[in-house]
Amino acid sequence: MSAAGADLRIHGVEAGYGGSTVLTGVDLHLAAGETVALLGRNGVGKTTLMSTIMGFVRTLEGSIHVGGEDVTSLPTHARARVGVAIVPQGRRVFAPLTVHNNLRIAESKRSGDWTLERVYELMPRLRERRGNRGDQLSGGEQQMLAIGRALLLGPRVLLLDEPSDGLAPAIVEQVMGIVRELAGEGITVLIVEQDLRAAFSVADRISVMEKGRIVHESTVHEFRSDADRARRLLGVA
Ligand SMILES: Nc1ncnc2c1ncn2[C@@H]1O[C@H](COP(=O)(O)OP(=O)(O)OP(=O)(O)O)[C@@H](O)[C@H]1O
Repeated sequence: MSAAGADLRIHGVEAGYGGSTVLTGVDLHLAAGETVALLGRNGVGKTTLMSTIMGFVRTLEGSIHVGGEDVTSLPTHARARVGVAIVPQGRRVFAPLTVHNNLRIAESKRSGDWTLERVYELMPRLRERRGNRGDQLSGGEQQMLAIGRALLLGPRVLLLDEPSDGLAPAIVEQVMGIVRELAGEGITVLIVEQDLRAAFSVADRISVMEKGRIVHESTVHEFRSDADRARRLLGVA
């Protein structure tokens, strides 16, 4: 078993780039082991929130706590030690390295009880492709590799930024199956997803962002029962 998930508590967070504030006061709480899908139109700040949780973007106001520990001012590597890992948008695997070597680099920084063997067990496809270079992988395989790398860091909170992006529906289903397994292990998961069907298939709850803040929170069931609200918030049918 990996270490249990930690709760993630974001309070009044403001952040942005240079002179422009993107997050205007984000309040978001994930209980340990919970999976929350963060939804919202393009450009509302979802990726910026992920980057702020990781410490890539500085928090100007407010606080971020992971498992009760205040990480607001910690650098990224220290947040990773507390147990936050991200599978970034675009996956960012090391293209010239094989699958195995991509994973071994992550393993050398390993802090939890995930092993390379366990990653291969969860995603046998990666074992089959272990000798392939990062740029010789399909989009789905790259996504699995990015997830594998994040797992080797031993996350208690896992951030996934649009994991379905550019993947065929059958592959999206596979990736979501992996996410469900991780949630089943007790890892806390925050997932940004444009593919609503995928989001609904993994999440316990939905949080919707608009203009840099959370404007709606509900269970998946409740969210799906009000199509008008979903259309108003997300611009989808
Ligand atoms: N590195 C950056 N430097 C300056 N501005 C940025 C940067 N990254 C994002 N922005 C701006 O911040 C705002 C929020 O972008 P962000 O990527 O967080 O939105 P998003 O909700 O994730 O959108 P999408 O669904 O399109 O990925 C946008 O106005 C964007 O142009």
